[in-house]
Amino acid sequence: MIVCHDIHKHFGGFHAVDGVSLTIPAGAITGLIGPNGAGKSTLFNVIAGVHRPTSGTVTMAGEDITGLPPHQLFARGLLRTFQIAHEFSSMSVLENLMMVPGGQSGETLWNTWVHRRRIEREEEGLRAKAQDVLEFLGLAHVREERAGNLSGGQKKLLELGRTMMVDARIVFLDEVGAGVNRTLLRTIGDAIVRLNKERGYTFCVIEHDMDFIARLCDSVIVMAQGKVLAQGAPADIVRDERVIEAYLGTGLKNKVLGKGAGEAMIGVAAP
Ligand SMILES: Nc1ncnc2c1ncn2[C@@H]1O[C@H](COP(=O)(O)OP(=O)(O)OP(=O)(O)O)[C@@H](O)[C@H]1O
Repeated sequence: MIVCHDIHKHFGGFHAVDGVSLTIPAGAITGLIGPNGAGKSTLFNVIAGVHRPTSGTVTMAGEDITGLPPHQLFARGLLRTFQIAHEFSSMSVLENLMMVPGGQSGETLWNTWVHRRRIEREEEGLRAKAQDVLEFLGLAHVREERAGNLSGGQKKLLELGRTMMVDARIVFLDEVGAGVNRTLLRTIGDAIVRLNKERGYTFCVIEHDMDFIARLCDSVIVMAQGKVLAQGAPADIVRDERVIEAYLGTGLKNKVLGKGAGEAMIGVAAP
């Protein structure tokens, strides 16, 4: 479980995150939505150690992790993926996965001379694990492809695969659906649900596609202007007046919005 208590993140005089307190329950899939500029990615960055908060605390399973750098959070099983996938484009898909765990004996020059067997065994283990991950994600057929040649959706799947290589426990996904076609988005959604149900992953997902959020998430947190506006079940959130207002602005809402049209408007209004 991740608990944020009164998080502020200021850039100069600008309050990108402005007093956010929230809980991301262990073992659940939580959605984080909100209009552009609401502070969602900044909050992710604070939790995942990319930014140190101006004030406030973050705890993970009761332990204070505020301001810990990403590699220390990574070692605790907390990972964040980015809106733009960060693959090593000239390496193969398989190699991209095999290099994730790090700290392998073969990375030390001395070991490459004196511990050849150990290095070979480690590589075999990693290769087998990477093959499993590729099967799980339906990417086995592009195993030898250069990662840079994958489609946007396949790159997002590869990012999920990276989290599986280190048996992550809590994964923060930033806009998994951006630039991904609907078929692959469904595949990504299915993989997230399976990782959650079968392997106990906790997810927090930023996504603008409300269908995707509603299908996946146990609960949804809505941010606007750096604050938490609402939290609840997806079905309630899309009907919440404050949420609709945040997406549309009060004037426009009154003009165009009939009751019950909230779901459609949230989905359409967000890019
Ligand atoms: N490094 C930074 N320096 C200055 N301002 C920043 C920085 N990072 C974010 N901001 C500002 O903070 C605000 C919140 O940005 P953030 O990216 O967190 O929003 P978001 O909810 O993720 O939006 P989107 O859905 O468009 O990605 C924006 O106005 C943004 O311009």
